[in-house]
Amino acid sequence: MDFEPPFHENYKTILQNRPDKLDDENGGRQPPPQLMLIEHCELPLIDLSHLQTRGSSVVRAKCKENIVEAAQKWGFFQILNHGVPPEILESMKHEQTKLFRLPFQKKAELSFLNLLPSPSLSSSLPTKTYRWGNPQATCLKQLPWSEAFQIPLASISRMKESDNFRVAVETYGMTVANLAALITEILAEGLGVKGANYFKENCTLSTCFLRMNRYPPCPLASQVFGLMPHTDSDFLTVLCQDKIGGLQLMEGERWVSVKPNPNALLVNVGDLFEAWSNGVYKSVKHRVMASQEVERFSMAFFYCPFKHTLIESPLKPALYRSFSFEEYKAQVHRDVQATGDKVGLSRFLIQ
Ligand SMILES: O=C(O)CCC(=O)C(=O)O
Ligand SMILES: [Fe+2]
Repeated sequence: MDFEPPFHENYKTILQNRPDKLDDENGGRQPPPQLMLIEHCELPLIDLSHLQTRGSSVVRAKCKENIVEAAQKWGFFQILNHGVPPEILESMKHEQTKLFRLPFQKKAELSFLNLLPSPSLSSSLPTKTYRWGNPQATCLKQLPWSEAFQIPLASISRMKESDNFRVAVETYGMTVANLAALITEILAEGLGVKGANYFKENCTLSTCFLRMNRYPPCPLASQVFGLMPHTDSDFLTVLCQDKIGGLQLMEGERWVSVKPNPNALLVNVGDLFEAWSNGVYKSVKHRVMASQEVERFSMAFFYCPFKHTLIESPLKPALYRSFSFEEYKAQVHRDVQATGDKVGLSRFLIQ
């Protein structure tokens, strides 16, 4: 299994310390008691075929209303009949598995995939394509049991690996970018602002990212996260997950787990949209639990703007001061370096 990242060797000290010793009162990875309640939730399931123009306008309006309501109440929803053809999804899943099955040494090579982002489009911060674990982790709760490829779609044409991979990513990216454009347009309309063009003008395929995640089986699954609690730093995320499950989101004071639906894609509001909507749409914290027995795959498409795009809500009085996407990412980066955690939008609140 030379494809597995060397978690055991690299994080020997952390893993050898008995997990129960690492956990303090509330501690280690255990959240405070009031946050421990885990329940299954049925996220809103929205059938996008109801948006089709040949349908009745009442049905269309209701469907849009459901999207708007879900983004306000949950920040997360599932979509059916989303228009991404099954063969495109299948070929992406196939390419994703092939990619993660490459020898670890190959995946970790700096030049692998030749995916350095274009400086005019992406943030000037260094973004490594392949990530696994957390080199700064000092305890189990800081160690995500996962590996990921973060692929800036701006650089796929420069990708020197297999044509099949490039074509799959390009086709999937284009289809999902259109889907994200449609949903953001509906959400902008739901705010009653003439902002529909804002997203089309500021987000193109080449400003978006695709993150392919793999969560290997983890012997200490009950002590370790697959992915730490976080919010996404984009406008909107479209997630394709397999049938294993493990994603949880925060609803009020509790974590609820999302039951995978094999026919649905998952959509969630990111920080930029929460700011742009003046807090109407919610960028909700989520995390992934590790599994002891099975590996899990997911693919997150991040709908992002150009680095100089200004995020300023058309709704007034503004809750957040305006900022550029680049500024936001730089702040997140600084906070993560300094504290190990992202502070996020609250940094930009107008007092
Ligand atoms: O794997 C998942 O279900 C979620 C992934 C995620 O939240 C992310 O990549 O930002
Ligand atoms: Fe996420």
